[in-house]
Amino acid sequence: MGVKTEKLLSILTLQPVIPVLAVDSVATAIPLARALVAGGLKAIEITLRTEAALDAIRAVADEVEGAEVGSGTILNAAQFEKAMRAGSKFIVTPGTTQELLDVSRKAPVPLLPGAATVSEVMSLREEGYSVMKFFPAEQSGGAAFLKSVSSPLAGTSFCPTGGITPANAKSYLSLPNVVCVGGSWVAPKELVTAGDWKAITRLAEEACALTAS
Ligand SMILES: O=C(O)C(=O)C[C@H](O)[C@H](O)COP(=O)(O)O
Repeated sequence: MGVKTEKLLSILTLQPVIPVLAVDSVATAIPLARALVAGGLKAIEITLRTEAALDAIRAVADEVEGAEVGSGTILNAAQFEKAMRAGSKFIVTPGTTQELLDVSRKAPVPLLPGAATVSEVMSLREEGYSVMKFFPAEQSGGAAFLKSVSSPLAGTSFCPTGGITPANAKSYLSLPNVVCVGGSWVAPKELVTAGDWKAITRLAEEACALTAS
C-alpha cells in the first residue's frame, strides 16, 4: 500500500502539537482524550509504554468523538500490527528498522518514522518517505539542526519530538520544514492524576494557539 504520505499529512496538519501520552488506564485515557479534543487537539498519540496502552487506544478510537488516535513508541512489527488492530489511525516510531518499513508498506495505516541524523533521513527518503519524526529533537540538535538540513534535504518535513515545551515550540513551528511538533507537556502527570480535565483543555487550547505566530 506504499507510503501513504497524504493520509499522514491529513492527520499531522490538524493541529500544531501532537500530544504524546503514556496512559495508565482506560478510565483516565477517555476523559484525557476528551479534554484534549475539547481544547482542539484531535490527533493524539498514545505510546505503547504502558500495559494499558492498547486497550486505551481501542477505547479512545471507539468512544471519543473527534479524536484521531495513533500509537507511539512502536518498536517492531508485532507492536505495529497490535496497534493497528486496536484502531490506530497512524503509527509513530522513535527510529526506523527494516522490519518496521516492511510491515508499514503492507498496512493501510500511515507511518511517521523516526530519524535523528542526515543519513537516517536519506535512507527514509530512498524508501519514499518525505515526512518523518525528528527524535529526540532537542538532544539531536533541535531547531538549528532542522534549519541546517532544510536546503540539502529539501522536500522533507518533520514532526520534531523530545524536549519540546511551550517556550521552544515556536522556534520549531516557524520553520518551513516542520509540519507540527510532538510533546507530552499538554498532559502533565499531576493534572492527569488529579483528573483536572479543565486544566488540560486549557493547555490544549494554548498549544493550538502556538500556530498563530
Ligand atoms: O516514546 C516515544 O516514541 C517518544 O516520542 C518519546 C517521548 O515520550 C516523546 O519524545 C515526548 O517527549 P517529551 O515531550 O520530551 O516528554
